[in-house]
Amino acid sequence: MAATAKKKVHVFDTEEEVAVSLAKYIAHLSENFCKQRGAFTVVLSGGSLVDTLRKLVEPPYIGSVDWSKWHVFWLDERVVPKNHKDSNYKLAYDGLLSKVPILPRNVYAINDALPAEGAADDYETRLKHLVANTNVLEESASGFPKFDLMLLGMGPDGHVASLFPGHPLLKENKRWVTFIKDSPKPPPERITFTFPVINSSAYIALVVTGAPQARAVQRALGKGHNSDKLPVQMVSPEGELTWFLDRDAASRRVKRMCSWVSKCCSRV
Ligand SMILES: O=C1O[C@H](COP(=O)(O)O)[C@@H](O)[C@H](O)[C@H]1O
Repeated sequence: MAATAKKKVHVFDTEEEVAVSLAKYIAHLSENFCKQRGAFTVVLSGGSLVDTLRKLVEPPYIGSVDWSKWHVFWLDERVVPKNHKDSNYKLAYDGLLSKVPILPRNVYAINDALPAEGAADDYETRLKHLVANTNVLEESASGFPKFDLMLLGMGPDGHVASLFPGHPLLKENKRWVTFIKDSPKPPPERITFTFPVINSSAYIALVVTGAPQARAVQRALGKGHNSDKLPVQMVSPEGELTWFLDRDAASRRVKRMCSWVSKCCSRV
């Protein structure tokens, strides 16, 4: 597994402040990558993340971001039609893609006509084609695709993408995209990027808001060592990892710090 080059943790008072800061962060990376190499590859999660992207479709970003250079991918997708309420594509389309001028040919949705295994194979083949035949997607030193930015959410159980605690898929180290038919969170059939792909990214933003996530955040950012790592603890990119937390998600972490500070102060 790749060593983390850099890790930053930002804690904001509210989810609204997370949304504001996240938009600024994404717009800044977009500008740099578009200038440097004429393209920006962005990988979206589903879930609450998409709503937290809402500031991107407002001024100034809606007008200043070079959307024509964006290439959009999915970290994971549910095996349902694209117009189904559980579809991560639909979520992103409604919240982001329908509101900005990203070119339809630069939106790489999963083929919803295929069953789970076929959809994973198909997505992997399309990524391999992009790496081999275009300048859109780069290759990391380890031979996996290197996306410019992955936007990760995290479930209360510490899952990221469709990689769930204790599941054998956590150990997958050859495939780029794989499938799951027994997801503990419905719907059960999904396809997902694997950890080697996630960890080949240039930048990862881990966006976590809300109190139900606090325990997993505490475990991921605390000093304790557990032999069985949560999926979120396996996020360790070659590039830079930035956590965006609101006060609720960071609450257990902050409480521990506060009780440590008050113990120290009472000794003085
Ligand atoms: O099922 C999924 O869950 C995670 C976390 O979602 P959240 O609503 O708790 O933020 C999400 O990142 C993933 O893409 C999705 O398929």
